[in-house]
Formats: sequence, C-alpha cells, structure tokens
Amino acid sequence: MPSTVVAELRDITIAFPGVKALDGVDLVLRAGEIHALMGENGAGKSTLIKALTGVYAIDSGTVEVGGRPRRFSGTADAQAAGIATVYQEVNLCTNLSVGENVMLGREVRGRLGIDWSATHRAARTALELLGLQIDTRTSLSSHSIAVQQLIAIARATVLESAVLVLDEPTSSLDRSEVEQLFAVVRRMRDTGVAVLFVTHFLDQVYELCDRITVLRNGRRVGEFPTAELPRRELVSTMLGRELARLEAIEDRALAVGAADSTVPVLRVEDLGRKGVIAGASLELRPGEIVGLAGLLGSGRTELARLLYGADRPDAGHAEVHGRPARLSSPRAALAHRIAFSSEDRRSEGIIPDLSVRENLVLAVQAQRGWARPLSRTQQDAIVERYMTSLGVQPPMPARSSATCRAATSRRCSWAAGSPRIPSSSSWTSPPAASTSVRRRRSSVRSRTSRPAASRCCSSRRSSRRSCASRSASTCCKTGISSPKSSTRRTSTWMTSSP
Ligand SMILES: Nc1ncnc2c1ncn2[C@@H]1O[C@H](COP(=O)(O)OP(=O)(O)OP(=O)(O)O)[C@@H](O)[C@H]1O
Repeated sequence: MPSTVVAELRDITIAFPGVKALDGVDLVLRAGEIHALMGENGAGKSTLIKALTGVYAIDSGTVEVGGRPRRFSGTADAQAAGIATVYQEVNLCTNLSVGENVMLGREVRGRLGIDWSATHRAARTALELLGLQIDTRTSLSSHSIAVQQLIAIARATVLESAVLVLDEPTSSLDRSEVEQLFAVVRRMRDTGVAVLFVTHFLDQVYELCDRITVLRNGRRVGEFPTAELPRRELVSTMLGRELARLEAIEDRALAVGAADSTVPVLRVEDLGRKGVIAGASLELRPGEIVGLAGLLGSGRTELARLLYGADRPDAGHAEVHGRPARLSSPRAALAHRIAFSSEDRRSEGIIPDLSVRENLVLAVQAQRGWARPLSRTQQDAIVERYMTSLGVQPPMPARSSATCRAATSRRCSWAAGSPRIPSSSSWTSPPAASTSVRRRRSSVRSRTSRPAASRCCSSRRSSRRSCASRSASTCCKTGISSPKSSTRRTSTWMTSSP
C-alpha cells in the first residue's frame, strides 16, 4: 500500500545572483519513510532544505504540507506546520537544561505558571520513547553533540512534527553515536514521521534510507527506491557520468593498487610521537587513495600531522620513493612534495586577512624565499592553474610582489615549512612584517574597527542602537555577526577579498 504523502515540493526554483541554485525541482516525502537527498557539492541540497524549512523564500513552485499549500515566511512558520530540522551543528539552547530544551514553548502549565516537575516528566517521557535515558535537569552543554542531536529529535516528537529533516547529522559522530542516532531515527519513522536525510556518506544511505532523490546542478535527476539503485549507479547518477567510464577509472586504480612491485610514494613504519600516537605504519602507492579509518580520538588527525611534520615524530622512520626521508617539519615534507589539507581549514589552512589570490600563491612564494619574489605573470599562472583545476573563475587582482614577499615573512612561513603550524590564536597577533603589509593591515583595521552591525546601520541612529544592543546577534542589513571577536575576521574577508 502506498504511504501517505506528508510534504510535497513541486517545480521549485530559487536563484541567487548569477546562479540558479534550484531549477524546477520536485521532492515528495511520505509518512513512515526515510528519504535520502543526494548530490555532489553545489547540487542544491542545502537550498532545497532551506526552501522546505522556511529559511529561503522560493521564486516559483509550490510547497504542500499535510495536503495544504504553504508559503513559509520563516523557520518558525515551517516549524508550526510540522517541519523539524536537526543540523550538524545543533541549534538548541546550551544554557538551558535538557528538559527545558525538549519542552521549549510546550512547557506544562499549572495554576501558578509553569509546572517544572510536570514539564521535566513530559520531557523524560519523550526521551524514553526514543530509548534515551537522560537526566532532564542536566545542562544541555554537558552532553556530547551526538546526545544533543538526539535531544533535538526528541524535541521534534514533542512538537508532533510530521517531517524531520536531518542535515548532515552524522558528520561529527563516531560509529557508536551514529548507531544510536539511527536507532532513534528508525523509531521516528516507525511512528509515521517522514524523514529527510542529507548526507555525503553512501554507506549510511544504504543502511538507513528507503528512497533516494538525486540532484545534479540544481535539477532533480530522479527518485529511486534504495533497493533498486545499486551504489555504482547512484554515483554515476550523482556525477552525471556513464557507469562504464567510472568503472574504467576504478579498474585503472585497482590495477595500480595491484602492482605491488611499484615503489610506494610514501612509506612510514612505526611512526609515532610520545603521548600522542603509538607507532603507525602505512604505504601509499602511486595513484592510490588510502583512507585512515578509526573512531574519534583514535589518532587519525595526529598521524596526518606527523606525515606532514606539523608535529615532529619521535619514533619510526619514513621513506619517500624508496629513499629515507626525515619528515621533521612542514618545510621538510613540502620538499618531498607532501601537502596537507588541515581538518580545521579556517584557522590552519588559510590566512584570512590575505586575499584569495595571496593565499593561493603563498606556498609557492614561501618556498622560493623572500629574495625571489614571484612576478605578476607567475602569480597569474599559479592562480589560473589552481582556479581552473577547481572549476572556478580567477577573480583576484594581482598584489605587488612586495606584499606577497612580506606575507611569507615569519607569520606565514609555516605554509612553506617553518617548524610548526601556529595555533589559531597566533593569527590574531601578527608579528612584525614588512612595511607594505603593515601599511595594508592598518588600512584594513581602520575600515573594520567598528563592529559590523554598527557600521552597517551608521546612517540610522535607532537601528544602530538596536543592533548594538543585540550582542552576538546578526546585523539587520548585512547578516554579519556583531560580536567584537568575530567582527574583524569577517570584515577583513570582505575588505581584502575582491
Ligand atoms: N546564499 C547563496 N548565495 C549565492 N549562491 C548560493 C547561495 N547558497 C548556495 N548558492 C549556490 O547555489 C548552488 C547550490 O548550493 P547548495 O549549497 O544548495 O548545494 P549543496 O548541494 O547543498 O552543496 P554542499 O553539499 O556543498 O552543501 C551552488 O552553486 C552554490 O554556490
């Protein structure tokens, strides 16, 4: 028997300046089903979720929930219509207790106001129905992200939501936490809720979901029962490439992997660092992608940092192309053409007060040293190569070679191999740099020293007051966060990135 349609989006179109994020997309969510939304980066998944949850107004198309046409004016509107959302970063109140969060807006009222005992009892019941034994009087912040997500789902049951949207909920969970989340989601499904699950993990789709909608370049490619869409076909549908071509790529990779006679590009044996990671060994052959798997805290990041010399190994040895190599610093690793993309890319992978262009040429300039500045033509060639490989237009005007050269002074030199990747806090207190960088920084500072909110509202006194009074809130015009700590970074991006 076909399940009841709970929510239906038809012919949804949403455009941003210069890009049609969604172009006539359909999505149907049914009661008692877990529905996966799949697609490559930029396919339009987040935009579609935001259309469903009232974050974005749609340009055209229709949204029906419970058989009634809806035009959401905001997230509260969508929530009132029965749509609950659980994000990767939990959006509950960390300063309140578990019970208060579960029951927020649905507190049990007595003759003298809120009956807290009854409220906590109701919260406990909601949690227990999902198999969760949690003391409802403990603070939400005392629980892990995984538990907080489960609490957010319990809240959805209290709100009697008909649709539960899970947006990349498992990205920061370990395996046992994922199992616990899935058990709770299955219980929700069994009570008749329609679940929309967005993830990049194919295994999880095949483990949990009944149906899959695939998006590509803002369009719906199709809707498939999971059991009828083999994994390889799902990948080719997402990528828009023929299965045969993908298989040829896979065969080539397998052939390379099978050629055991190939000398590994990188081989480490018993590589370790006292108190951080015990000896780990691995081999990486040409053309291979090797995954490091393990639970949170098992040492994956630590091993990656040792391979790049970001932390100095104190045991084991390494070989590059069969020759002994000392990976004692990023400089040494880069000399062996080993690069590192950090887990925390925002604080370790880029330098936010430099432009996109400067960030791109930085490592090359730093390797050459300050005495051999890159010419504008060389910078252009580097930028074009990177941007083309990323499929992005190179938008940045050239900086003077002096700026680039100065940028590679102490503060940035780790990118090309100073002994340590600095902690994120060290970004905020730049050491002395050459005159051109100092001059530029002071101009950036003078443009950004006021909080973003007060800057944007400077022409309207009343708005300025209201913005400034909402510490840690969002500026009414620009949408920029106003707390002082974040202002400079955000604004610097705006002023220095063309
Ligand atoms: N606020 C925005 N302003 C301008 N363009 C946007 C905005 N949000 C999304 N886009 C663009 O719309 C397209 C779809 O983006 P969307 O974030 O929905 O994709 P996605 O499938 O969720 O990708 P990911 O898996 O990386 O989150 C992309 O080209 C993106 O650059």
